[in-house]
Amino acid sequence: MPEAAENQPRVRSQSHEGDGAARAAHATGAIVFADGTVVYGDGAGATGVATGELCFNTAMTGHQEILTDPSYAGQVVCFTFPHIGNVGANAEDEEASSEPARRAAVGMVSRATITPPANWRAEQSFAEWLAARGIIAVTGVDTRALTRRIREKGMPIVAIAHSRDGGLDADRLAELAGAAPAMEGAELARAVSRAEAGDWAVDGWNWPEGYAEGRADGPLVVVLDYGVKANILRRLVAAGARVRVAPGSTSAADVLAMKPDGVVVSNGPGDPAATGEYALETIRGVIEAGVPTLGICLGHQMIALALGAKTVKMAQGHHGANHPVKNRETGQVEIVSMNHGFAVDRDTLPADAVETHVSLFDGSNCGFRLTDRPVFSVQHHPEASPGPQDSFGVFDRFVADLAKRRAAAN
Ligand SMILES: N[C@@H](CCC(=O)O)C(=O)O
Repeated sequence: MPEAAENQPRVRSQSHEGDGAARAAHATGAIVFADGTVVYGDGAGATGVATGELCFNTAMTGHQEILTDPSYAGQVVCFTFPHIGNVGANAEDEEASSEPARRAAVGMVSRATITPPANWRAEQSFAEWLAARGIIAVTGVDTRALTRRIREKGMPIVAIAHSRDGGLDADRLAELAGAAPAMEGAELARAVSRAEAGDWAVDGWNWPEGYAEGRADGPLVVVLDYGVKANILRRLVAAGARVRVAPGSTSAADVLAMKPDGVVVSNGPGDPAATGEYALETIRGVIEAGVPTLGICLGHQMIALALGAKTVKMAQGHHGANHPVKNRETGQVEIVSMNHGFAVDRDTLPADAVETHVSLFDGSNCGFRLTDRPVFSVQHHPEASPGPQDSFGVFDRFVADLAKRRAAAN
């Protein structure tokens, strides 16, 4: 095939090649765009219809962690890795850290039919787990074509549907996709934040024991929860912190009343610019009080906004477990976990901010620190889950600095 033709984005379900109309009538799964594009496949997981922003994720493993990451609320994840399900699902690989945070990804798309588990940690097949979790899946899809379309045209809002009897109404699904809200302007963090503050004591996962309890005497870190991933909390505990998680709506006065040694502004779904003044006021109050503050992903974006900077919507976003990020201060490159569709506009950062990290994929901002206050933040996910653990040091450095400050103050 000539090179030019090969490079054209083609959206078509490979499993239904050649007999379009007949297969369309019997297909049990579909992904439908507002412009009427229909990708038929085989329904799996939960039945029904959901709408959301379609993104692609390049991780080869950790699919349960991805789909339970609350930052994926309102999104449908197309996995570029073809085979899903070998590891199955288990209760430990859960990234929602509270009941509301279980409203994470609404849909999943894969190339191959979901395979039965072949892993000693599996407690359930991935297909059963998807159904129990209410996640609609469509398999047998040409995920490369979908990914190419996202790369060319950005992340679309789609309807994803699974009906065991077929009979999917593509026109109605296209209407639903057209009527669904855009991700830009979407305020999604409130719905996945816990309602009550609470302590978190679970340490990191270690083979072969699994999770342990943390120590009780470290510096106190208050985490502002906009849908915080469990492994952020576990890595803070593993770094030696006592962790208290507070709803994202907590006021600065209430955070300061907890007498934190440090504050973490969490990851979370939706558009940071729409997340709300309530959050920015709290973040500003904490920073102005001089409390050391670390931001992660949405938290990074929210800290930037609180300091007067701007965020922008990215065309295709970063979603994967293999992204190179360069630390501009040390020259070191870390391979990191990524999940974001918005980015901080570096040109709008305040004068006292130094850009510390950049993406080596597209040069976008991946971190900054303030020169006159103990504030630093990163766009990537140093907690991994899934992904390489190159950036665990972010937690170790943060908590060690808090311990040093506490010792100096006493
Ligand atoms: N929702 C934000 C942040 C994601 C996160 O915190 O993981 C984005 O897509 O850019």
